[in-house]
Amino acid sequence: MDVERLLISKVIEESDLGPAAEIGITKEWFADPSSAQVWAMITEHKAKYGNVPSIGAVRKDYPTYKLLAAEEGLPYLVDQMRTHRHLVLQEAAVTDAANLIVRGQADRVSERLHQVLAELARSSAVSSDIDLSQTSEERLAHYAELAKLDGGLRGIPTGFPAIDRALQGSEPGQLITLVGPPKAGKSTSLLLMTKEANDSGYEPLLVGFEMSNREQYERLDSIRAKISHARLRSGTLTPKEQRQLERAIKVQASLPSFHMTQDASSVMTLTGLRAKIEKIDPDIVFVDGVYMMQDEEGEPSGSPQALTNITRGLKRMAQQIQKPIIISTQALESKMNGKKLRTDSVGYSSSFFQDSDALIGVENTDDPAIKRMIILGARNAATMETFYRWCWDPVEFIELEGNPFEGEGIDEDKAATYGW
Ligand SMILES: Nc1ncnc2c1ncn2[C@@H]1O[C@H](COP(=O)(O)OP(=O)(O)OP(=O)(O)O)[C@@H](O)[C@H]1O
Repeated sequence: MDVERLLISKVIEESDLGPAAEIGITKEWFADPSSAQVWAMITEHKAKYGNVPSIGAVRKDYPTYKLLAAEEGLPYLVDQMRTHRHLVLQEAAVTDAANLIVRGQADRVSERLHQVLAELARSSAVSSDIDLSQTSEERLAHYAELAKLDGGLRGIPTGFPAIDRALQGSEPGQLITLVGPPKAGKSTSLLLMTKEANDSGYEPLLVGFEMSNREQYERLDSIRAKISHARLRSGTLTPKEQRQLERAIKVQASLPSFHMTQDASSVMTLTGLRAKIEKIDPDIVFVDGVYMMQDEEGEPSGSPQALTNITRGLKRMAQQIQKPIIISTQALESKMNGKKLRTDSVGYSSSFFQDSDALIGVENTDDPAIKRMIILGARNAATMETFYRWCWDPVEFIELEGNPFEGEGIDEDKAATYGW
């Protein structure tokens, strides 16, 4: 059965592209080059004129392309096309894997196989249409579940109280972006959020492109132990701090898994990252320094187009894996208004703003110990600002009440110790 030709014939006969468009059939799905060309013509025609071209219009452009009489209905043919696509993808991946082994590159086989699994998951995605007139019970049950939260968060907490109140934690399918100029505290904020997820009973995966695993866990251990980060690094802890450190490490061991990876070369691309996530299966994913990732479509690393592809891909990935993804990236100081962040300060690409469910800025202030955090934009929350005092010796992060640079400054009694 020539599924490709049958599908094209049926789409033209019924003048209906809907079911095929819903599962995202593109010209790349067609093995036969002439069918691929006709498919491209049909989709372009639909985009331009709003309807599927007639047989006459197709014959005019492709006089030798043979259309068939398809007895089966469109949904059946679309399903067959999907199965056909899966077989093509699997065959290509197995052939590539065999070639890699022959060429002595067996270490790349699992990467290639994971790539095809990701592609299969993408083309298996079912759309989630609902008819509100038919889902009253379901929706009431959903709201009853929300009422049980009793003021608690809907999603996984970030640990930053004001941010959590505004965003209600991070939920499956969300992409949350932390942005800031160099050395503003993006990596630390992301680490604090990872720790908070872990402390709340979740298994996080922290992927870092900038810091080594050792740098990350030294920070984490000093935070958890509330000891001097500098003395921990130089091996000069006091006996009391040493005891605190040992206790903190014991606490960490009693928590759910905390996965950390700096295995940069294998997760530099979206496919590599997805493979890592599928292997570890964490509850929430954190990616530090997304602007250093490589685009799989060949755009130069760090270019606006590469970053657009990467943020689009990350948002789609969050939705497909149904887990929250929280990322950090760099803001362009040249695009900052004085010291203040704006939504277009996000380094190199506006797609961070467009694709993120929430864009959170981290910036330095005139006081080196005080950081400003701002919700620059969020799908379900208003913009707001909040201030934190960061202390590294001993490590402590405190959310401040109000704006310490206005009025009478910081009210120490009102400053709440953040998170730990
Ligand atoms: N042990 C420490 N003592 C004092 N300050 C520290 C210590 N460790 C980190 N810092 C400060 O924290 C800030 C860096 O934090 P962080 O790495 O989170 O920032 P970043 O925005 O991720 O940086 P980058 O631009 O490198 O990505 C710097 O201002 C640094 O001086």
